[in-house]
Amino acid sequence: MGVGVGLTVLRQGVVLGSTALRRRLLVSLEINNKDRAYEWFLSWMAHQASTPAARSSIAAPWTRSHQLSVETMIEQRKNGSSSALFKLVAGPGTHWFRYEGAFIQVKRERETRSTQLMSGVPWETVTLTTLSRDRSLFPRLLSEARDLAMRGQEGKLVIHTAWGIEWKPFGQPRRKRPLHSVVLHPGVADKVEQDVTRFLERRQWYADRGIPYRRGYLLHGPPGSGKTSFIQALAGSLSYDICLLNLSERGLTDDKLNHLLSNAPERSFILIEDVDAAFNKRVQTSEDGYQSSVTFSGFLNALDGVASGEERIIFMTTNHVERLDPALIRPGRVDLRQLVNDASPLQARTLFTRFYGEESQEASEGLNRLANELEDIVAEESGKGRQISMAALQGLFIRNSAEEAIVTCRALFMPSTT
Ligand SMILES: Nc1ncnc2c1ncn2[C@@H]1O[C@H](COP(=O)(O)OP(=O)(O)OP(=O)(O)O)[C@@H](O)[C@H]1O
Repeated sequence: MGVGVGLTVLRQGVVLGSTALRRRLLVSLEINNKDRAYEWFLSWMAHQASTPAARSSIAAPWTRSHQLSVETMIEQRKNGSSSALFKLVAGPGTHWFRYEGAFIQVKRERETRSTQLMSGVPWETVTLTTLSRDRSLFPRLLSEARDLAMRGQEGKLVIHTAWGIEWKPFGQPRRKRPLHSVVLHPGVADKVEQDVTRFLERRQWYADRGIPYRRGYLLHGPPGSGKTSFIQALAGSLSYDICLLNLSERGLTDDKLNHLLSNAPERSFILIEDVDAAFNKRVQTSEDGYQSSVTFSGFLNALDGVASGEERIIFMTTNHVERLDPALIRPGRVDLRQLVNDASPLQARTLFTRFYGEESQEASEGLNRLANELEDIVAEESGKGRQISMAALQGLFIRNSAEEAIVTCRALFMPSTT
């Protein structure tokens, strides 16, 4: 009996001792999948293992682990085609790696009983554990992970969508579209761009006068005239992200909307498309008749953003400006209103020459003649009250040779709506 008691005391002593030792000697860092660092860290781990240059600073025995997860990414190539890439990341379980000479244990755990309310994604944590004396490695490691993630986004446009009350990147960052590739009526692009840049330069001016630092833009015009493309290209050229807001989304309430608009990621445009469709006679109805719980007055309040002192740039688009409630487009909510119309003769010509280019002097003369012809057709049809959208012209140019495009384009003109 004495031996039994002695062994029990010894065992307890060992457990307590090892816990105390762990506390004194080890340090842990927990990263939750609610935090942006979560994705950064897992991607960083995967990158270290797959890149020979990076492997010198890290030994990654975790790649021999039996618990791996796969993340599939769609990569867009320069020629516009895309392919699926598979990235192997550390799966749920315990893994080890060495970073700058120190051993680090990574424990990835997934909560199986509860999921995130809005997205249905399970809660997850990764816990990094290392010796106390190496605690300074954590900030370094996280900064490296963040810098790697940021490098991956350089030159790219990130689109965020709302997940419950949070914004999350939607898909992979896209290649930025050059601003000049969206061909608008002369002066239109410059006018909007200059307004945005002037606004961005006047933060202090707004602060000094106690005016909320926000600006609203409304681009209106027929479908396929380049409103969305222009906003995305402008965001890209200013290195801003886009936060795409769908007012008809189920479950969106006034409170959530207010929270979303007040907590958009830094350096981002909030884009609300087809704003006329969302509020029809001040009641919001989706196509299947579902009525969202965002009220018109809730939307106006959220736009005003009384609670927020942060920079806020909101772009709205519509095909039917005449259907919008005057309260929505009053100055302060919409500060700049711009018509983006169907193709003018000059726009059609510019898009045409962008598509077919000029290979030789001889070809360029032929092209010039065809471009003149296209300009004449657009002017002539417009005299008869018929227009062609830039999107229709783009489709025509993609499918046909320059000559065929000129011969067949007349069939695509539609009665003007503006
Ligand atoms: N002005 C333009 N210059 C170059 N391409 C254009 C232009 N307008 C439209 N396009 C092309 O047409 C397609 C549709 O354009 P986009 O979605 O920007 O139009 P939109 O005005 O936002 O349409 P909607 O009102 O239906 O949302 C895109 O692929 C874009 O490249």
